Amino acid sequence: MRSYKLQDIAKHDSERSCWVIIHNKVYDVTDFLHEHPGGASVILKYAGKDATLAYEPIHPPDALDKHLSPSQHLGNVEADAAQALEEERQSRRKTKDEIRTEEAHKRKPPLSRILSLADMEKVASQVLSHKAWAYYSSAADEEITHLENARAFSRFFFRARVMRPVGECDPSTTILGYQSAIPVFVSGAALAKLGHPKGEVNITRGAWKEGIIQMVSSNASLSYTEIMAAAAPSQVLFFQLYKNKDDSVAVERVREVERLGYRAIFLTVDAIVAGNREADIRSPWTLEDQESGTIPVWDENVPVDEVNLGGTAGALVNRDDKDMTWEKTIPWLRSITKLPIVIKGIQCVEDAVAAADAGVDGILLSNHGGNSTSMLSSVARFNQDIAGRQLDYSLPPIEVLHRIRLERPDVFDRLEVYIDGGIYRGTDVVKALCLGARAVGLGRAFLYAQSAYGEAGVIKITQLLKREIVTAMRLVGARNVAELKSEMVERVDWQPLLRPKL
Ligand code: HEM
Ligand SMILES: Cc1cc2nc3c(=O)[nH]c(=O)nc-3n(C[C@H](O)[C@H](O)[C@H](O)COP(=O)(O)O)c2cc1C
Repeated sequence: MRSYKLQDIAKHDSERSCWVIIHNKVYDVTDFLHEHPGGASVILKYAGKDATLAYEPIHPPDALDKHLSPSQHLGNVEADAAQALEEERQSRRKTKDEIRTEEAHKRKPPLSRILSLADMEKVASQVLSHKAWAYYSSAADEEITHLENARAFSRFFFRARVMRPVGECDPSTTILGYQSAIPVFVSGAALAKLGHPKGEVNITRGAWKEGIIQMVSSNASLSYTEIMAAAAPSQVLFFQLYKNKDDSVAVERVREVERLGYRAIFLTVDAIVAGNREADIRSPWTLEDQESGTIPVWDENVPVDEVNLGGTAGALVNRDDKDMTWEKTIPWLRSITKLPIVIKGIQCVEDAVAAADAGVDGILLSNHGGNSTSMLSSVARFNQDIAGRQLDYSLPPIEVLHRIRLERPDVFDRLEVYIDGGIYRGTDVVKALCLGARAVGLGRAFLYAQSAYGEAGVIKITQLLKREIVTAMRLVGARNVAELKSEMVERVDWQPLLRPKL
């Protein structure tokens, strides 16, 4: 394989010929520039230069092998050049945002002081980079659904039963036949490495230690192989599928994860286009302004449409299938895999019924994390960090679950029903189970926990949830999940919405 001098690589610094260095390897990305999901301009910033630091937190290591042809892999940098690059990376001046996050990491509290998922989120908001926080916490438009997902739980009250023997209380369940220590799983969320260098693997290891199941995102920042390699031999991992518009590419992805041993496919159907998440879109500008100390002003010569309104989220879904249907896509998926299929992103009773009619194994009622508001101050909330990530004004999943219970309870006998979005407390989990959910997923909470404390953070929030779930089960009068019944929960309309109160 050829070796290159830095001066030679530096000559390829334009759209006409663009080479970049990643981990001391040299790539010709000229033809790839306009296929790059993140856009050509972000790569062009590194044309002729080392792009490792920009590439590393966002891309799984196998992205280059999967997306560039062998002829685009040119070779290595020369040995002394590799040394020089390493020194350059080490001596690089840190950005203001990097200095801020390093300081915040030094000051974060011991885990023993984290009493709730809200406490964990607060630490994450302090230690995460601006970009990561914007990407993780942002949601669509006015972020109403994001807020309502969590607040909707406050319309549901318990009708607790007393004088029942609850000395022994077992919160375990099965999900698609696999054991889970509590009725909680990790909902697949992209780009865990943005928050912590070990990324998704923190969740894999923590989930194993606490006996819960992780769903791995199609847009994970580690390769599906690396994540599976970090799993214990008998550990169960599910896979969240974004279906590529090209069926053959989608088949390859499904085959890959099946071969690797993932045990179920959660097909996401609510993110065929990216929601409008302004905090995410705005983030690079905020950082540029912060670094440069200047704020750009209007220039009449700049054309009106010269803005990338996709943000990180937009780039991640722009190759996905926008024409999926019950009639075409489900039989197609069934024909290429024997794995159980769950539809992720059901938002109304009619589609829950359609999924049951289509014969899938489960549905995840979800609007992609109209996350509960971040539990920070309400002022912060209305400034940026609440929000449903996709369709604002999509119904909160707990409301959809309640409607299925009232209007089509037969659905619960035909497939497993799960919900995610805005779950912060054991009581939220128990309410969902009373109404018929088999288990609930959490997305941001696991991203935040692993960002702040790595694997230990994942263990911590799972333990907190377990404690809260067991407490709530005992207090409503249930010894196990089978004893949680819809009669134990009442939906009220006299209660002004309480959550979030912080
Ligand atoms: C060949 C060298 C590559 C370089 C230098 C590069 C660099 C970058 C940069 C700098 C960003 C934007 C980060 C930001 O907004 O802060 C980005 C985003 C992205 N890249 Fe690449 N990339 C490369 C290859 C690839 C490949 C092979 C793929 C796989 C298809 C890929 C997929 C993506 C995606 C999905 C995003 C959007 C995520 C985001 O904006 O945060 N990139 N890339
Ligand atoms: C930062 C982030 C990334 C996400 N990435 C994906 C993804 O790649 N695929 C997917 O199906 N859902 C994704 N989701 C949605 C989650 O799977 C889940 O539905 C949502 O986070 C649940 O809401 P919660 O964050 O309030 O728990 C993402 C959510 C967040 C917050």
